[in-house]
Amino acid sequence: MSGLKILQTLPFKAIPTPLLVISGPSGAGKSTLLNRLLINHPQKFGFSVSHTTRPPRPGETNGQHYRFTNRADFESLRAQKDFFIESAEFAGNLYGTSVSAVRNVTDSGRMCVLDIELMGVKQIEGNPYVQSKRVLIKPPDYETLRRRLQKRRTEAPEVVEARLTRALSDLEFAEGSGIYDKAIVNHDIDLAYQELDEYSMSLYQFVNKRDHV
Ligand SMILES: Nc1ncnc2c1ncn2[C@@H]1O[C@H](COP(=O)(O)OP(=O)(O)OP(=O)(O)O)[C@@H](O)[C@H]1O
Repeated sequence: MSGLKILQTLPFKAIPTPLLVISGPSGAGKSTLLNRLLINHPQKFGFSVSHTTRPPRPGETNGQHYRFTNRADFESLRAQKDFFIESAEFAGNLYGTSVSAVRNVTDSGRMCVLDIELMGVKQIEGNPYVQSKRVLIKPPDYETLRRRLQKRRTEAPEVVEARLTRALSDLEFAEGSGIYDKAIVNHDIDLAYQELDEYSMSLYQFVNKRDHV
């Protein structure tokens, strides 16, 4: 486990520990895999709660899954310098990771995990004050992705179609971008989880060993 940026001088907004960034097209299985990681290792990993202007899905709680906000409030937060470490628009909604959401996790000694879309990953990768490892979750194929999104029933059929179109272009871009450290194909959920668990634990152990030398 190497290739992390060396942060030599840490300004106020720097995040001192590496972030584990999970990304991939809608329906690839990011939330399913991440939930398992967080349930299996609650003392080691914590979830960064993003801000979003998207309306809550059934079962989503403000402050736990997202900080739900409106566009005007989001824009005024984004205008504050250093409030977000990344922010992007996806499918007509704004999403952002705040410095304080990350610090809430890292201050408790855990590694912070982000579930963000492609443009956000690019911003994090290019941010000189943030170290990260970036994992791409891929669906096995387009038809499987379509079936999973339809079966989830969290979006209207036209939204599913828009997400599928976007998924294809995102995947094509992601694969040629060179911004990911690891790709996991989510064919069988148990096997995909095993890969994510092994990768995350080796990052966690690498960082903790390094910090205690
Ligand atoms: N390996 C798998 N086999 C079968 N179904 C799966 C698998 N992985 C995930 N699913 C199902 O596919 C659907 C999409 O998964 P999930 O909600 O985790 O995707 P996501 O990447 O977080 O999507 P979004 O970005 O839209 O939130 C869910 O209903 C989930 O239960």
